[in-house]
Amino acid sequence: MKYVGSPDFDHAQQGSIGVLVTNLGTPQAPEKSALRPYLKQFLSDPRVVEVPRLLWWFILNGIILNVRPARSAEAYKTVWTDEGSPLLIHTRNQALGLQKRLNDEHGGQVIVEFAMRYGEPSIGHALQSLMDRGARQLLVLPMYPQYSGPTGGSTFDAVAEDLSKRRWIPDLQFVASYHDQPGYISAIADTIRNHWKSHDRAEKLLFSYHGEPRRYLDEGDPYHCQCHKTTRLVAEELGLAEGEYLSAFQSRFGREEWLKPYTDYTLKEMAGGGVRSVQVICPGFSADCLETIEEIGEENRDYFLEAGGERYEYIPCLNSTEGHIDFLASLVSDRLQPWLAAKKTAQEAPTATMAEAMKARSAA
Ligand SMILES: C=CC1=C(C)c2cc3[nH]c(cc4nc(cc5[nH]c(cc1n2)c(C)c5CCC(=O)O)C(CCC(=O)O)=C4C)c(C)c3C=C
Ligand SMILES: [Fe+2]
Ligand SMILES: [Fe+2]
Repeated sequence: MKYVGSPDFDHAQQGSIGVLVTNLGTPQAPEKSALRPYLKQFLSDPRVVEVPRLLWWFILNGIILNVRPARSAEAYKTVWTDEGSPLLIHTRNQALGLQKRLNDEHGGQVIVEFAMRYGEPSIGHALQSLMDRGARQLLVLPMYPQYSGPTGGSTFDAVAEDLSKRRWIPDLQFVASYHDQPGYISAIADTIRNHWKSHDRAEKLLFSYHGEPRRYLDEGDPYHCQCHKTTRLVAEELGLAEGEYLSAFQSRFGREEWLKPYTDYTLKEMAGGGVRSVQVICPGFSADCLETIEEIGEENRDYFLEAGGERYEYIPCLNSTEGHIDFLASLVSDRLQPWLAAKKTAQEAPTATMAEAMKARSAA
């Protein structure tokens, strides 16, 4: 094994602190030919699909990769923009916003890069860029408020796999989740309050989270509990009474039972049971993407209205709004505090030593 090293490093260089912002991924284009390699990489990840490998290889290559790419490409086409996929654009803007805020607070000591777990820009590429720019400490911030194996766990694996090939491992921090951080809860509550300023409140507020197989919860994945905690804390901050809000899980994949209640069933049942208006928010997504814009903004709207509902509103994700960047900057700054303090001490040390030396010399 030949480990990647930094033979030319400058001994006098202070080094910087790297922040790696990641999200899930996105195909190169909304085309079947681009969806195939993307879905292959994504769905081959054992953190995402926990099925015996040999069996899954046949299902994935024999069935799913022949059917799903065309279907997904059609869905991606409905959300694609001139600049590319919404998730990529929002993630880039979040990283830029965070960099600007951290520059204001800490000078140029902290450098931010963003990456996608699947597709481009890759985690390996972003890590190399951070190292090339002198990062000797690394904070990894997967942009998933709630931890789950398929998201945070998988991001950790990718970072660890890249680092396992490097000679010089940086100091490391990994933000596993921020689902109950007061700043995050307030940012979500604020975006709902803002929506209520320009729209009447609906009869129900639905918190819709991406689902995962129920089996993962049974085997100890904390995602379900963390989603419910986010909902409870936001509802408390908004002063909502029981019955005014509920949580549900969207984006099912395959035939297995996933976390319940399902968002689509819930909306149909609500409309069938006489609820005329609903507002939907997705606090498990830090940025709008296919699953929010198309699935919640379009598909589930149709289900609700077709089942007798009259008013359906989707409240967008925090994306790169000021409130979100404020929260992310404070989360990162809190985490970096010990590293920033250590750097300050290291910078001050030679001056102090020199002053002491001069004092000692003049006393002699
Ligand atoms: C196959 C199993 C899947 C699990 C488990 C899963 C968990 C999971 N996913 C997110 C966040 C996102 N998922 C997105 C897209 C997406 N997810 C799956 C499958 C699983 N997700 C697929 C096949 C796809 C691709 C789209 C499709 O073909 O339907 C996205 C959006 C990506 C985009 O480009 O817009 C996000 C974000 C979470 C939080 C999660 C955890 C439980
Ligand atoms: Fe997903
Ligand atoms: Fe739970």
